[in-house]
Amino acid sequence: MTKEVSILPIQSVYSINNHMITATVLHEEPLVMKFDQVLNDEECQMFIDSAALRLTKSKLANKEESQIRTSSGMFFEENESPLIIEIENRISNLMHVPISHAEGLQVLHYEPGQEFKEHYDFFGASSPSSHNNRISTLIIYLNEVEEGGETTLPRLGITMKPVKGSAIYFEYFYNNEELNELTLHSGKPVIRGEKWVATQWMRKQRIREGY
Ligand SMILES: O=C(O)CCC(=O)C(=O)O
Ligand SMILES: [Fe+2]
Repeated sequence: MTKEVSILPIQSVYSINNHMITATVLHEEPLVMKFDQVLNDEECQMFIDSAALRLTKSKLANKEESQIRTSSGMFFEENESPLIIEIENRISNLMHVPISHAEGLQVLHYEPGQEFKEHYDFFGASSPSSHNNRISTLIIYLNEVEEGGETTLPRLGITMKPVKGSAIYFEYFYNNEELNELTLHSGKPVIRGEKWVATQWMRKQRIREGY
């Protein structure tokens, strides 16, 4: 099989505006990477604090829980604050996709027993969103989970334990659909403690105006 081109050039360190992010390749095709120190402690806390207020509301408004995802979540507005802008820029540089292709950052909160069952992040061919489909994902861990809450890619044998400020990255914009389907993944149930993540999904084409 011929080698396909990945979106991300593989490096062991990415330097973004003097912010150094170290990287480990977990799998090459499809490309799966672990990044360390994507966010510092203060940035993680900012995400948790500002998301927490809004999660409470969305929980009340949406009592019906999804079968696949039992955590609660919220999206930040694009360009919502100077700190969100700085972090969105860092993420866009790291993922090598222009910020105009970035969805709003999503924060998820899991309590014990809550999980995100196996799924793909890209949309199926019958979904209206598939004409401008997602191409890559960055999941940033915002806290340490006492037990459980690992992200797994079962078809690649990858299990990632949440470490505050670190992230898992994978991409699924390959011509060979079989490679894309290897990115099936899940967030395992939290057993003890709680779990906070921020997820960035990138699209193939622009979805933001004004850039
Ligand atoms: O929480 C996790 O580990 C997985 C999150 C996830 O799959 C997503 O946000 O798309
Ligand atoms: Fe996902």
